[in-house]
Amino acid sequence: MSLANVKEIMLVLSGKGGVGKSSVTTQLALALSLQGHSVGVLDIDLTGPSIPRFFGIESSKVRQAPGGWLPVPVHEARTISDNASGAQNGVFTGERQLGSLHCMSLGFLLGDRGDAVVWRGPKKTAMVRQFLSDVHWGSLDYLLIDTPPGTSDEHISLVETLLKSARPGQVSGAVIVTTPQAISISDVKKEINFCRKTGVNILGVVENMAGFVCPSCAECTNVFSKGGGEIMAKEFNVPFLGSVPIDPMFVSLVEEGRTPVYPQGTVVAGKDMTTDEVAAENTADAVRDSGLLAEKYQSCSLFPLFDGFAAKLTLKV
Ligand SMILES: Nc1ncnc2c1ncn2[C@@H]1O[C@H](COP(=O)(O)OP(=O)(O)OP(=O)(O)O)[C@@H](O)[C@H]1O
Ligand code: SF4
Repeated sequence: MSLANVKEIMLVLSGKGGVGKSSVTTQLALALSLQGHSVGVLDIDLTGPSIPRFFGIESSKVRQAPGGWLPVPVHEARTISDNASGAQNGVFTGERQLGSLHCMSLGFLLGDRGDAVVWRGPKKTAMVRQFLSDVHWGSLDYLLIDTPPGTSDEHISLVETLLKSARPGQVSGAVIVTTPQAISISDVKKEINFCRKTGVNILGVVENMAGFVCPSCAECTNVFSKGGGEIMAKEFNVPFLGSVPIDPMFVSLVEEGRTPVYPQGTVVAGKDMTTDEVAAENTADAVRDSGLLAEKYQSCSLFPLFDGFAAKLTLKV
């Protein structure tokens, strides 16, 4: 069975679309991989399979092996050297292991992206079943599953299908993504209730798009109000992983098909820098010297936040 050698499965859920669920999934996956774990990402958001775009591998093709599909590599495991700034900060010195990162998405199989939108429930459920049984993941530390937004019957049946495919305890829980607006928060409350009803553990809530950091003066403006995610997490007694502001650079990197990443070990601790300065510093030494493909992985101020969330999730703190 394709999930047999997967140690832990995490779901990424959101009560409504467009709150950044795919962004959180891909950034968490990259962070886990940069922490040395072997990671897979399964995109079962069949109405809008955007994960390949986030990894900059939209044009990749899925290869067929006997009895199933081979997930598309985002990068393979390898040893990377830490750069000078990482060493200076005492975060890492010497070499460390980058874990493999693979991805499977309906997006790779669709000739026409619009096809997925018109599918009815049973066809979607059948496709999810096939994704869960027919992808050769091999040995993975973590499989992150990007699920469709919402709490509709169809959504519930997809998640139930998934739970049935996993062995007991294999699904460690769900990361719930929200934005600070009241309407998004109320949708997430439904998602929390859904997790409770279906017995899915809640690993934590991420509040995305909480404020906008101006690239010119670094002033943070709370466009959609702030703190709702944390208040809700407290109210429901679930862990709050943290808030992520809007970074315009993140959007432009994704649009350009480049993957925003800020390698662990290159965080310039204790320095008050603007986004531009951080970007300049990263581009100048961190990304280039880290041994990652500079033209594919680009620095982004948001990455340290996701790196922190990934650490919390693996340590279960
Ligand atoms: N913190 C952020 N800063 C800047 N842009 C962001 C941030 N989070 C998400 N985005 C952008 O917002 C858009 C929507 O994000 P994303 O696709 O991750 O949402 P989603 O919840 O997965 O949407 P869907 O329901 O359509 O799958 C994308 O263009 C993404 O690049
Ligand atoms: S946040 Fe700062 S730089 Fe940006 S528009 Fe306002 S004052 Fe100008």
